[in-house]
Amino acid sequence: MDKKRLVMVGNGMAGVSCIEQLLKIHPHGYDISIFGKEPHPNYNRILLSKVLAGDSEMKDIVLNDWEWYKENKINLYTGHTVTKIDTQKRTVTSDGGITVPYDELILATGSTPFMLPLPGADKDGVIAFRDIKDCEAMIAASKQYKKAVVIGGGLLGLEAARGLLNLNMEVSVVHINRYLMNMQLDPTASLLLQRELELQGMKFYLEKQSESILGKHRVAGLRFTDGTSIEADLIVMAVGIRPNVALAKSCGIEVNRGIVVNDFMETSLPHIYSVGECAEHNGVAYGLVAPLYEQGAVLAKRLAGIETEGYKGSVVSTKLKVSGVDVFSAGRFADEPGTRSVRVQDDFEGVYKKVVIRDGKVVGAVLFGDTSDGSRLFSLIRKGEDVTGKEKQILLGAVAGGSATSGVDIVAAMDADEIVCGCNGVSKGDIVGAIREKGCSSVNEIKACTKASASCGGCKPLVADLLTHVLGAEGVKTVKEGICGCTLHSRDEIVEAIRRMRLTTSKEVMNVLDWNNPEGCSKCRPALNYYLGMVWPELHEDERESRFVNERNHANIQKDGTYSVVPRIYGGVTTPQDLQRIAEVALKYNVPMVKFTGGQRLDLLGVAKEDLPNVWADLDMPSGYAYGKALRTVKTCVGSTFCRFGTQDSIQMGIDLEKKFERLNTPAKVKMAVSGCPRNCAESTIKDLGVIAIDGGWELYVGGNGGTKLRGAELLGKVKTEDEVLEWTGAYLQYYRETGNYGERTSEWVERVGLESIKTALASAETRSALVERIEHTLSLTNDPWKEIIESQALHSTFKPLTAQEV
Ligand SMILES: Cc1cc2nc3c(=O)[nH]c(=O)nc-3n(C[C@H](O)[C@H](O)[C@H](O)COP(=O)(O)OP(=O)(O)OC[C@H]3O[C@@H](n4cnc5c(N)ncnc54)[C@H](O)[C@@H]3O)c2cc1C
Ligand SMILES: NC(=O)c1ccc[n+]([C@@H]2O[C@H](COP(=O)([O-])OP(=O)(O)OC[C@H]3O[C@@H](n4cnc5c(N)ncnc54)[C@H](O)[C@@H]3O)[C@@H](O)[C@H]2O)c1
Ligand code: SF4
Ligand code: FES
Repeated sequence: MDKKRLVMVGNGMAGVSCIEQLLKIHPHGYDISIFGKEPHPNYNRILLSKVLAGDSEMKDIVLNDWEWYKENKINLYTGHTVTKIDTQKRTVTSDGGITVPYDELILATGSTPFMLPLPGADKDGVIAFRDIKDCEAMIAASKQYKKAVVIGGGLLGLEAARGLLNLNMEVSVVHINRYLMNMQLDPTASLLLQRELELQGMKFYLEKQSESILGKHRVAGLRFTDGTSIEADLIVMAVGIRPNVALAKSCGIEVNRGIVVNDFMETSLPHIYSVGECAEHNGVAYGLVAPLYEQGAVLAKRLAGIETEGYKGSVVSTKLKVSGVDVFSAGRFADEPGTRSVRVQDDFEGVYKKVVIRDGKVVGAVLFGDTSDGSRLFSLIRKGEDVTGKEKQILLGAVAGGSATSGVDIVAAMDADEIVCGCNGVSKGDIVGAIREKGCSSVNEIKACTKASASCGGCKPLVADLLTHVLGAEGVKTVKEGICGCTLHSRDEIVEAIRRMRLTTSKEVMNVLDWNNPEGCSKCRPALNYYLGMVWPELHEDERESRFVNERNHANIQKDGTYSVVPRIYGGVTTPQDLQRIAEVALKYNVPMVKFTGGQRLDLLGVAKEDLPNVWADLDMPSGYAYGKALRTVKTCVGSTFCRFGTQDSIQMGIDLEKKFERLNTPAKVKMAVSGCPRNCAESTIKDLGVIAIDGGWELYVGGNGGTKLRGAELLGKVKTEDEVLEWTGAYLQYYRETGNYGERTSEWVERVGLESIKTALASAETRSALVERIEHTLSLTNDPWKEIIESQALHSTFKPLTAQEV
């Protein structure tokens, strides 16, 4: 019997994935013909962003090469646009004059980018970002022109903007909304993203409606409806997509926004199906590949005559593919009536996490700065598991009660045909097969074997969990990862190179170590600044612009754009004179709130940025470093001075420690406490360094943390005298400074390197004295930053009022 004829219009990711699956489950069922408008075999459209950014090459993004079509006996007509479907005769005809009969027909025509119908939109230099041709046009333009404007601050617009920056263009992004990625992020995450991208060099024009494109033949600028305009040599429109429905409509198939399909991807006409961005299921036309692959899998089964439950719609997750920025969004992330959310925000680490709960179930999530929980949260959203009573733990990562919420539990519970890598349609079964049958034992090997994790990278944690699940932790090969996406060099290699080659600026490090992003990113720039300062306290000049906003401004920015001011109050002991001055300043500058902090200091909240230098001058007290990766506070109890249980003078010990180690840059913030007896009223056992007085001496505890990851400090040792407390503290801090990763709290560091190794390192008096010498040298070079700014006209003038965008 003759084989049935299957014809597909559209040679893109969704359609070809459906054919691949069909060939797997029903290899000899059909004679297959595919028409594709583009002159290429099927390629990974997702990776165009990486090609533009210079992280991939065109040759690397082909998904099915010409050979694949031949091997599978597929008649491929590239460069042919199907212009007609005759549903009576069951034929399709292309603009190249080819007519092919079909028994079954798949429409996988995808989408077209929406081009704003602005006057001047037909000028040279106005393009979209959708295919290889657009990508090539941008690369060519960057060789001749300087100023690029991207209209649209969504996923595509920002990925285009990052690529154009990498091509050394000056890039402005024009967005109609107040918030970038408003379809994927809440305002908080959006503002964090904006700040980060500004640091990378993008300029933003928000809440701007474009009116017309200026220029003669080639674009010269963009005018807005508010009368302002900006210059442009290239305009990229990234304002959304429209499903390609014209062909379907022309032959009487029901279309709405997309081609209307039922759960089996059948259109309103018999023997005609649709998958991909052109299809509309239950009122939704998807614009991400994961749901399109799910649709393809259902249609493949349908065409193979295999029973299927049908397609039920998808919850989607997205990850922005911009190096140095981690952004994840999934499900219904906006606060709505009936939802409640759990949020964690850490301005110092630049991390924000939000989980939205409705009726006891996780329905949406937004992550910024740390997206490692993305897969776990996405799985919870998809499974609709009841999390009542565990809402907070979900965000903090550890759910008690044996629920399947650790990464390894999640992958263990997945079915073999569940998709792990949405971008590349790779299932758990495919990955387990690659591990068991092809011997893959690292994420990179799995990437090479299956393409899982090769596109947006969002599935990397799940792939890693699968490896651990199948091979056990010992069986997994650890693969070298750099400190950020800009480099493959580890922290230790970088520090070693800084020492060996006497590198003293971040630019030099990036040059010498061949950074793939010459400007660096928000992860590596502050880290390099720290490592350089730690190795060369004298030679390295602090790179203020590399520091986070709070460190640059020496105050903590608050959610309304004002700042908080915390003066140094050594050991938490103040005087009536200091209190009087603080009160006077609070009155003079209308400070809306004065509050005691958890570390026994006074916080003046709500100070305008432009008032900061004057407030510091009037206070005439040193900076309390409440904003920095430095010694924050030494909390003390009253100790033997007043307390009847006190065995030592904890107050004086605290003051001495604070006076000695203030202003020292450390990998992450450092908090200390001194208690006058083991009753431990100053909570010394949840501090980075805790001191507890005992009869005839002191105990030193290290690695404690009372924040999001609660950790009890561990005993480093016992000493007899106050001088020894200072000596051991100095040696411990310097050892942490020299071996800690930038951003790593001592609680994480102690866990990573092990308490025993720290004890061993500090055991020798000789090593301790060398460490103390180095820390003393560094301390001798520190100055009070508030004083510096008060005294420097140039620095003073940087404290201008915030712009609307900064707020
Ligand atoms: C730069 C970029 C980055 C992206 N990044 C991501 C990402 O990180 N994650 C994610 O999930 N998604 C991403 N996407 C979206 C993703 O690429 C699309 O969802 C996916 O490619 C859609 O697949 P499709 O097969 O439905 O459509 P398409 O890939 O558009 O394929 C349809 C094909 O049909 C052809 N065609 C149309 N009409 C005809 C006709 N009449 N005759 C012949 N051929 C025709 C088209 O030319 C096209 O080649 C990105 C998109 C872009 C542009
Ligand atoms: N990492 C990823 O997952 C990724 C990357 C690129 C593209 N994509 C997909 O490709 C498709 C296209 O992406 P997109 O970003 O163009 O679409 P989009 O619809 O997601 O975003 C378009 C953005 O443009 C803005 N906009 C609309 N009109 C505007 C105007 N006149 N001026 C300025 N801004 C305007 C909108 O507010 C919106 O935020 C989407 O389906 C997207 O999901 C995904
Ligand atoms: S820790 Fe001991 S000395 Fe200090 S206040 Fe408490 S009981 Fe008194
Ligand atoms: S989900 Fe994007 S690469 Fe796997």
